[in-house]
Amino acid sequence: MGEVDEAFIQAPEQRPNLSIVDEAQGIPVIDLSPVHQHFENDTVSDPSAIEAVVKEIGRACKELGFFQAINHGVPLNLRNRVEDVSRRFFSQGLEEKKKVARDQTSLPGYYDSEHTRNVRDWKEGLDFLTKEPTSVPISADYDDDRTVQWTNRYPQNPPDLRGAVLEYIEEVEKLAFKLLELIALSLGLEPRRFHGYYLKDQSSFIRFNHYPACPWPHLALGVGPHKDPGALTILAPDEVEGLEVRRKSDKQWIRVKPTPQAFIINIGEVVQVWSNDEYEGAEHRVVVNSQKERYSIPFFFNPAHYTMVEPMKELINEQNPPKYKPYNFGKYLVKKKDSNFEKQNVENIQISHFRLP
Ligand SMILES: O=C(O)CCC(=O)C(=O)O
Ligand SMILES: [Fe+2]
Repeated sequence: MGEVDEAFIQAPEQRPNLSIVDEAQGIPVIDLSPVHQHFENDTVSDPSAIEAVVKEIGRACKELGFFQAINHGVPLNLRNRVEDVSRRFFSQGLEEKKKVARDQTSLPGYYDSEHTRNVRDWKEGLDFLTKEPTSVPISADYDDDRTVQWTNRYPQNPPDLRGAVLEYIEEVEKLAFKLLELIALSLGLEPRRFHGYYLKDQSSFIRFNHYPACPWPHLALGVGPHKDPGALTILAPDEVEGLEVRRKSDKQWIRVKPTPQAFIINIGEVVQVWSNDEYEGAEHRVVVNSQKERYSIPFFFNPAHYTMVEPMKELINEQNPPKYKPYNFGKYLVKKKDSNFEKQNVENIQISHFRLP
């Protein structure tokens, strides 16, 4: 086993307490079947018919920023297929996986050294853009308005990976657009209020995560505490526990117990800003396990890179002035990506940096 590599060691206050696991409250499970029944021409046909679901979503977004979705419409056999290709990809030797290694300038591809808030994560990953190519700013510098196109790196092995990923993206994206409507409705907005930030371009991506069993689960984390930068995340976890959410009311870390076949949905920083803090992107992390490896597949639903993210006009007034200044989503994403690659001596970019005094 050897000595633990210090790049993985979390500061004492960030280390997980593995002896106290709080699953008590759990994460709400929301049944989306009424939504599919009242959906026509790519929109909710009768918002009043799904009022109860919208309320449940609103409550979950407000209280925790997390919920689980059942009857979500994504075929189970498709999910099983992507989970299977992900496992087969990671089971290969490092040399094979590194054939699709990502480079420092772009996001897609394989990597085994990501950092969250300057500590190395105990995991390896493989990322795919959902739109190809995806335009993004060449640099996080606001004075540089050049863009660059990122393209995917599909591995040759397993040979059925690409087909499964493409089909999965198509189905999960349909769910993502529905969730975007439900979130808009829950805030009292027009159902398609956020669609314009996605319809022409997006910077969404899906990620295969593999957390190998870790001999030092009390010192390291699979992913350190963070909020997801996009609007929302649709996560397919496997049956091994590990994801923890920090509950707002008492700041305790709550272990998510995955419901079979459900997706775990969380809102990200973009919805936090759009809602002017009515909803807050929940902080979460992944705890590792000395016995079992774990796999997960998040889909990050991110707006077009040129989106200026700011509180919705309908939600602000004199009593509730904007809490954030507008920021460019692509610049934010690029800055986050740069800091995730290597340890830096400054605090990583956070949404709080755009908060108005
Ligand atoms: O693996 C998980 O459960 C969550 C991973 C995660 O939070 C992320 O990749 O952003
Ligand atoms: Fe995350």
